[in-house]
Amino acid sequence: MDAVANQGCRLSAAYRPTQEEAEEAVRTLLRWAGDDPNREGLLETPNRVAKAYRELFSGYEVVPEDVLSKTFSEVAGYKDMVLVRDIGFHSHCEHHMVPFHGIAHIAYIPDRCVVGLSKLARLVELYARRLQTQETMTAQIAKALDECLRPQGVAVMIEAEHMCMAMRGIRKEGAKTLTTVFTGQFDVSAERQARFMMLART
Ligand SMILES: Nc1nc2c(ncn2[C@@H]2O[C@H](COP(=O)(O)OP(=O)(O)OP(=O)(O)O)[C@@H](O)[C@H]2O)c(=O)[nH]1
Ligand SMILES: [Zn+2]
Repeated sequence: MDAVANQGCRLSAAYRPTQEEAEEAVRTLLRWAGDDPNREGLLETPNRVAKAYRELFSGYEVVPEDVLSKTFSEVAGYKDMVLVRDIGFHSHCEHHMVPFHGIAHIAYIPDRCVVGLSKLARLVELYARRLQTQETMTAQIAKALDECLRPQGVAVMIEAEHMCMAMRGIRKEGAKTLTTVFTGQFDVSAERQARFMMLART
């Protein structure tokens, strides 16, 4: 597995701050926002935020091999694309640490083996629960599938709305970003790409 698919994962324990340090950082941000971390309603907030961060960014604890190592080869000769579409996700942009959310569509053309369908959704979760750009996340999902399953091709499309464009900055509610990555047979065939797009979006 190369650097792209595993970027930023499993940082050493020594690199992580302690719970107390994380809570102190939240208290600093509360003061930066203009509030008083010592008022009653905010006393437990640093602890809650630190806990929430461990959950929201739990993707750093997992690598794609953890998700994709179990495969099946008995598929009665099935060899068309397998497509799981509308996989909802929430992530955070690495520029502002503000959420972006949307749906991912993932297809692959099996070669020797297939993978459990839920594992494709788990792969989306793995990468969504890290600081991301949409382009990186799209590329990482495709690369992980290519490297773990060695299929004949992979297609990934993500449609997402970025809160850093809606809640702040340019403040454009509803703008959607579409990203696609095609590899193998999807990459060389406009017809396969069109079929993927048609199946993913109908
Ligand atoms: N390409 C890409 N850009 C993103 C993504 N998420 C957020 N951004 C953009 O990252 C850019 C960061 O731009 P900067 O000029 O460094 O930061 P900024 O001053 O906060 O930018 P504005 O949002 O325009 O106010 C912004 O244009 C965001 O819209 C993403 O997933 N992919
Ligand atoms: Zn952003």
